[in-house]
Amino acid sequence: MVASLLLRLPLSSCSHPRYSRFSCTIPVSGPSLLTPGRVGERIRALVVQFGDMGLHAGVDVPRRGLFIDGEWVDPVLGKRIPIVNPTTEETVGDIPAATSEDVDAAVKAAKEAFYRNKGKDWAKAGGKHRATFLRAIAKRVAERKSELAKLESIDCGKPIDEAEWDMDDVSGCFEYYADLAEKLDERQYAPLELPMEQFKCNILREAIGVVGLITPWNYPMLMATWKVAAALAAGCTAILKPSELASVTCLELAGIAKDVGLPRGVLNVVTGYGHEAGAPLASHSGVDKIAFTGSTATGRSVMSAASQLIKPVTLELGGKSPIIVFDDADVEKAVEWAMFGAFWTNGQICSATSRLLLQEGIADEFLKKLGIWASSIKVSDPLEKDCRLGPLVSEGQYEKVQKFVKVALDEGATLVCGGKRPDHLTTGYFLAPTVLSNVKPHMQIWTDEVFGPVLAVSTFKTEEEALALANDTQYGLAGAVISKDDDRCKRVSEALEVGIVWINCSQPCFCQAPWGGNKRSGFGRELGEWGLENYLSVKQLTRYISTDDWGWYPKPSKL
Ligand SMILES: NC(=O)C1=CN([C@@H]2O[C@H](COP(=O)(O)OP(=O)(O)OC[C@H]3O[C@@H](n4cnc5c(N)ncnc54)[C@H](O)[C@@H]3O)[C@@H](O)[C@H]2O)C=CC1
Ligand SMILES: N=C(N)NCCCC(=O)O
Ligand code: NA
Repeated sequence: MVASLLLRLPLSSCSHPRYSRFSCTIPVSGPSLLTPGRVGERIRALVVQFGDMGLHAGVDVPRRGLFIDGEWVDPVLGKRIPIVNPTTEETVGDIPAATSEDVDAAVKAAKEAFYRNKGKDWAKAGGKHRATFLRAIAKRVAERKSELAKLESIDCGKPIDEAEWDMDDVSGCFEYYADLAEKLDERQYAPLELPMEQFKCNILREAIGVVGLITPWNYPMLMATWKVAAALAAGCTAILKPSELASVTCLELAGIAKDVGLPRGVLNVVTGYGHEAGAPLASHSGVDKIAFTGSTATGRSVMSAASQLIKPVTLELGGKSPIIVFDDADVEKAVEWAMFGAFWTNGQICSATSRLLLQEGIADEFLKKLGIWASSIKVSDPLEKDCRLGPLVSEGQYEKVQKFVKVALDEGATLVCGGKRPDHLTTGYFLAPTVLSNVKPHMQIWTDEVFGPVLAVSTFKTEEEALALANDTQYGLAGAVISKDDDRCKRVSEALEVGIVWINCSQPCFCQAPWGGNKRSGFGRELGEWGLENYLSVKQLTRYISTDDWGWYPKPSKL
């Protein structure tokens, strides 16, 4: 009979510093196996097996409440939503689930903050004053960069290098809107040329009011920042509703707002489900504007809720962006940009250039190189060094993306690489970088947004044909063109029916440049000065400066 016992060992015997802080319970079969060598061997095996757990065990996900009126509060109904780590499939904590009761409280707090002290505390305090808070937030994010990036990776599966880059973008964006807030002061009372000299006109830019900001899970903290930084710079007060699938860093942003002493009620963060917390925010009579990033379907219902109150909205929705590669391109460079456009953010980015259009002359060579290179991408625990592709955000998204691949193959597409879970990863919502060729314009994989690491490839003969294919879509967010011919790049850029064009690259995004799309990708632009205008209401002040009477009505003789 083989006896078995459990041995609890500190992993300090393991040479890797990352694991030495943890202990583990090791099942050992039979006392005869308990030689020091065997135990060491078993520990090393377990370290390999539970490598992920080791990486993840070092970071605690804080337990937070809703952030309303400057305080952490429990949701009125006391409900919480589990936080699932998509790499380990384990629940690593929970977030509060707000309902309309909490949304009411947050809107009330934001409204009071907007009008407190006749607006002098915030909305009318001047951009220079507000900029000090934005800069303080930027500084605090930079100080906490490494921890915030880890939390982001754990929550949404983003490779750690990307998450760290996001945190740089977050602090950069707060800094940028601090600058614009200061410049806003100089733009106030800007004179306007009028055709009648008896009148003088000046333009005032005022905060639009209380804004509802509804954001997705693919860039949890950065998408919140694009909205929060611009809204606060403008003098609005805000209620942020992040995605229920990844809210951890948005709650940390609330903590940072508290740390830097942002006046209470200026930023409120209510986490929760879309139908329970997002919908009441979109339809709330106390909210003056909604800014939304997410799916086209949800954007439609947000817009229809807002339309009941003639509430302005900006919508940043889905996409199915083309990347057109002409046969004069440097193939290797183009292959890398095509991969970056499709696999960065694990393919879960609204601007993904997920439709690759190859000119026939280079198609074979390109696809061969792409297949080899894409198969060599490091797919791993996103916290592992040099990871370049992590898991999809959730089990639901994983199933959805796998179904897209299956339908594509059923419809006749050819699998160049990927299409399945990588062999070395047994848990987590992982899909290997997937390239599908021979895709025809009627196929679902060509028309629908996948939001996963899946690239659909088609070919073309002429520039005209490429443009027709590229623009034949309900979406209009982004597009990329790769060619050594500058004239051609210019023609294609002008012809693409999109809001963002990349020339000889794909995806770079700077907070100075406008971001947003046409058609069913939404309307309005975030980032840059356009992002600030979203949150401003323009007021004209027209003054009669002549000393003459107006003289339109003849004066009655007896006056
Ligand atoms: N364009 C983009 O950046 C994004 C596009 N997507 C697309 O959407 C698909 C589904 O992802 P989801 O996370 O479900 O996106 P979603 O559009 O449903 O969620 C975005 C945000 O809207 C909220 N929301 C949901 N229903 C709402 C409602 N009725 N009223 C107000 N707010 C509501 C959600 O809680 C979340 O905060 C993805 O597979 C992808 O195709 C998802 C995230 C980002
Ligand atoms: N950080 C960069 N480069 N892009 C963010 C785009 C996020 C999105 O709208 O899906
Ligand atoms: Na999550």
